Amino acid sequence: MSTPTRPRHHYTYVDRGADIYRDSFATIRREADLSAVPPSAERLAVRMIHGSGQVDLAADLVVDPRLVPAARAALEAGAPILCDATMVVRGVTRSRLPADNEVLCLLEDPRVPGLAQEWGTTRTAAAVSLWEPWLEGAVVAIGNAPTALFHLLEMLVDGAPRPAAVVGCPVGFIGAAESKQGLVDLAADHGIDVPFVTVRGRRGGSAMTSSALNAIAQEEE
Ligand SMILES: C/C1=C2N=C(/C=C3N=C(/C(C)=C4\N[C@@](C)([C@@H]5N=C1[C@](C)(CCC(=O)O)[C@H]5CC(=O)O)[C@@](C)(CC(=O)O)[C@@H]4CCC(=O)O)[C@@](C)(CC(=O)O)[C@@H]\3CCC(=O)O)C(C)(C)[C@@H]/2CCC(=O)O
Repeated sequence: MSTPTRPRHHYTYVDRGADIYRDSFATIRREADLSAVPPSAERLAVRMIHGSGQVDLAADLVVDPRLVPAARAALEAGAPILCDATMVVRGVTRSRLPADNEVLCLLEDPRVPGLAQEWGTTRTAAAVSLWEPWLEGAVVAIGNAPTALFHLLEMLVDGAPRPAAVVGCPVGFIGAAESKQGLVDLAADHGIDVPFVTVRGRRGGSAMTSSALNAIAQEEE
């Protein structure tokens, strides 16, 4: 195999990871209005903004002040993280996890295509129905599929075990805003009080959701 040669610099840019992170977080602190974010979730908000490149995200964030402490305590106790998409799984920095926690996505489970077909739903929603044995006290992370969040809410309303915390940030145009509103209204509409973070409207995504998990998993500085 040939040894690669470093190209000459034709552009001026920061190319050291630590410097990029430092400058990036300083920019967010300068430009984002975090005044409505609970203090316990400030670092979470900064990381979600970092993962999405959108400083105005803070205005659409809905964060329960208990979310970060509850999710962090669950992870320290060894809880698994249940994800709707493998993209969310891949974004989690394993070395940050306090108890070598399992990070699961059941989309590839062989039962999923059959269930989705039988129920006339998406594969992501069918995969969520397989979470039940892990759900009690788990940290849930939904970053892609609105139907996955709707399905989780329906399971909870039907009496499924309660997770410790929900990062519920599906993205898109069909069902994303509505499923997240369902999460916001879960306690008022159904008396199911689970700490959560979400983003109102269409914005969300796997990267932003992994960023939230990485903020939760990080040791306090
Ligand atoms: C309707 C779907 C949406 N997907 C979006 C955006 C992205 N999805 C990517 C990829 C690679 C995957 N999406 C699936 C989850 C797939 N996406 C859907 C579904 C058809 C239905 C979900 C829903 O509406 O609730 C869903 C398939 C399903 O039956 O559940 C995926 C499983 C499809 C597949 O490849 O098999 C796959 C996830 C694989 C994994 O990570 O495990 C994108 C990367 C596509 C792309 O841009 O090329 C992108 C990623 C966005 C992100 O940040 O996660 C939407 C926009 C979320 C959309 C739902 C809402 C809408 O308005 O349409």
